Amino acid sequence: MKKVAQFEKVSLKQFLGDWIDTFGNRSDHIITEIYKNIKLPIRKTKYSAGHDFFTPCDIRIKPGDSMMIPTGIRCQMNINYVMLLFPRSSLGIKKHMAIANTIPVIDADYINADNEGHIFICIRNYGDKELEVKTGEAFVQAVFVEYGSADNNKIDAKRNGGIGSTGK
Ligand SMILES: O=c1ccn([C@H]2C[C@H](O)[C@@H](COP(=O)(O)OP(=O)(O)OP(=O)(O)O)O2)c(=O)[nH]1
Repeated sequence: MKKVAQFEKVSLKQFLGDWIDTFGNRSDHIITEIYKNIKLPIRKTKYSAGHDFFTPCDIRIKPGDSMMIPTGIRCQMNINYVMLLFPRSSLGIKKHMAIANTIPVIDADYINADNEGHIFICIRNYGDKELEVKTGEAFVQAVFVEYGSADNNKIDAKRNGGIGSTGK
């Protein structure tokens, strides 16, 4: 199978900053342990399309609420490829887990953003019971898709910020 991308961890410094921004102040020691235990996304079988992302922390979300997860992961992608994120089917079907922004689009040039291309995933509980996913459990899957353009490639702006930055 053609290799089109490479996952890696963001730096510990980036992870510490993003974790504190998301969840508030915690001890550096605890966040460093979370960082050390982060596993890179992998496919389960020879022909699986989805690379499973594992949650770095316990997820507990009340019905109707959402939780932003800093994954600690970034991805180098070949140009002309995009990463799309989907919920792990079993969690969607059995536990009513959804991704808040439906199908996140992770651009190949996001790696150049000033947050090191740190991938965040916002999980939403659309069921009527508390949603629980344990640390280290596969929760989302990434699929790489080749894409083209409809604009004669005349755009040469470069991405340098995180989510929502190009509209600023
Ligand atoms: O759930 C998401 C969605 C996006 N991103 C990152 C990767 C993506 O390349 C970048 C921008 O995402 P998108 O273009 O979908 O967001 P936007 O709101 O249109 O922001 P922008 O103005 O930065 O394009 O943010 C995430 O980490 N998680």
